[in-house]
Amino acid sequence: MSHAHFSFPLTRPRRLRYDAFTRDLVRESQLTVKDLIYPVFVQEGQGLRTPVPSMPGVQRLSLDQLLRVAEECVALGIPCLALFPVIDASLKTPDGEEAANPDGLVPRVVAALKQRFPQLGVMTDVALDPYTSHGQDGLPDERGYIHNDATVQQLVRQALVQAQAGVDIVAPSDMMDGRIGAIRQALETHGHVHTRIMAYSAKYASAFYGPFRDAVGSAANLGKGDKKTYQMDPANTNEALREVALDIQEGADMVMVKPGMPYLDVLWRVKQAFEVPTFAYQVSGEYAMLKAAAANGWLAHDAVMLESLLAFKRAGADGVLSYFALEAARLLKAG
Ligand SMILES: NCc1[nH]cc(CCC(=O)O)c1CC(=O)O
Ligand SMILES: [Mg+2]
Repeated sequence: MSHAHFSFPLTRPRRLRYDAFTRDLVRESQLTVKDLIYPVFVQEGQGLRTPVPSMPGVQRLSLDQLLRVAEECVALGIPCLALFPVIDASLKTPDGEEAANPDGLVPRVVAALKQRFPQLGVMTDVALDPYTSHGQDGLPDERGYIHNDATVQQLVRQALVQAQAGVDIVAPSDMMDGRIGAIRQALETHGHVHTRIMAYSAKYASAFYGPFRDAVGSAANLGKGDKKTYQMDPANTNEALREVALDIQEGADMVMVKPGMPYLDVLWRVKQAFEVPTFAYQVSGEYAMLKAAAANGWLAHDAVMLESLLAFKRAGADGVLSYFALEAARLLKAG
């Protein structure tokens, strides 16, 4: 019997996986240091690096320590930091007034970072939850319902204070309606025409934020409360497109989907539909679960870290906020 009678495959996709150089040549997505935004927790004090137990490797840093981390970020080529404050319990109030204090922790840290490392991007969270005694991202009425428009007014004041301190990007993470438009208008009116807005446009009411709430100390204040009347229902994606459309229309420069890995379908649809700069947030719970599995020897740490970050690029992200940013950048640099 001659070989000609067998029908071998004419197309062999495995040829392009035959050796490393061919795989390099045909690779469709690439993760680089320039895709990474590093979220950091900052606290008052000096010489402090307080570990966050549910986020191994993550610490609440005082400014002097943060400056050292920032220096390494610059050296590695990480383009941007995202600041999250740990606010002293004595400063927390029902209306989160400390959020608009021009001499507060965040404006001081922003000013110090921009003075020392002007080339390093700094992004701030526009949200009241680290500042409120109830741990919600807004102002509750008598029934505990978060008042939209009154909250937006507070967020506008907070964003202006951050812009005044010299922040590059303000990132409203509250999910109030109309806040992007209100913040954009206020920034323009006050001459902050270069301040970029990265909108947490499709932010879900997710259980993956647990470790973050431990880190900023809002978990205890929030108690049994949830954020389902403003953050999105995890069941919805058409709604995510409507949210993103509104934020773009209101003046967002960049949009975000959050959490990350469980919402890659949303990320993909948003990027396909709008083709604007789109970011994903690999949140604290995603970080915690990979760290925990790696600590148990159940997953290979570096491999799953890079694979999870690459997945965001494949799904259309222009960049990723990730607590792995520093470790990933070190690996990518080592090459
Ligand atoms: N508005 C606050 C905020 N900004 C970022 C996160 C979560 C980030 C993470 O889990 O890593 C949260 C928590 C929340 O909405 O309750
Ligand atoms: Mg919205």
